[in-house]
Amino acid sequence: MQQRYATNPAQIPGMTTEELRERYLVEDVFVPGEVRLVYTHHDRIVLGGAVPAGAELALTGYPEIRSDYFLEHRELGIVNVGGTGTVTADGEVFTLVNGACLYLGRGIQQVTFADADGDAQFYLFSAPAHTTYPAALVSPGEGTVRELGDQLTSNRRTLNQYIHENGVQSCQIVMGVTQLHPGSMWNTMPAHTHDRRTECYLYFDIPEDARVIHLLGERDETRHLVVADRQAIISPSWSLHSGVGTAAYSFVWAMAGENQTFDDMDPAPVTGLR
Ligand SMILES: O=C[C@H](O)[C@@H](O)CC(=O)C(=O)O
Ligand SMILES: [Zn+2]
Repeated sequence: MQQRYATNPAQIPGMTTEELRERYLVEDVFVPGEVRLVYTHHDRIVLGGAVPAGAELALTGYPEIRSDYFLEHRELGIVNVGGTGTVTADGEVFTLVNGACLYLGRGIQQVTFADADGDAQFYLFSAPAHTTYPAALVSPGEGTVRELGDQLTSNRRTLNQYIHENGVQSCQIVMGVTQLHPGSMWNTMPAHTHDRRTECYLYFDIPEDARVIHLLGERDETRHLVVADRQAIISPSWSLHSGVGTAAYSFVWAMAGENQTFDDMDPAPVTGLR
């Protein structure tokens, strides 16, 4: 598993494009036949992908987390952004269609991934956990739905909360999927920060010839990442996170940290951005 140490906002002004990408962008989330993981020390989140590609893949322990098995001290949120697949957790089989979300709690020893038609892509987001909550599967669209934004400002979107305070219970993870409506390009704008939590986005369903310009940094010192389909970004607690696509797209957002209060955000008004 790749390790990335935590960073400080004071480092941002001196960073080149390459340095920003090395720290905050995960390019190869989905590699056929592999479980690929990145350990960010921002809130000790592990994110990555599992792509069975016709075989069965196991989620193992890793030296970086000093655990005999992956979920010994952690919990895991999974969203399938590919074709139908299965996740088996200590013998219990969960079928995830495209867009479904599965929560697996601390203590599950054996986790394996398989697919039905050879094209499942499981996005994984894990955080340290102090206790066990039951495994729970949510079908696409069956979370808490919020309709946000306006066509006039190009940010009409449907936000689906899956793992959250009023939905599937967890220790730290808050997770869901936001889909932009056709013709809408902006996610969160006005943007926000939440110094209590680190957030990661997995952008997906971006057309091959399109990109998302993702904003990061403190509100008065912003930078951007140019993001392609199925790449992830890490947004430290001090960083705003927002993006505009050259076409519509979707993203899995997931957070961990001090609290799980989705609406605990400090808005960053558009007129104050630099
Ligand atoms: O803290 C919450 C997150 O930034 C996302 O949920 C925002 C989002 O999905 C959206 O505005 O569309
Ligand atoms: Zn946020």
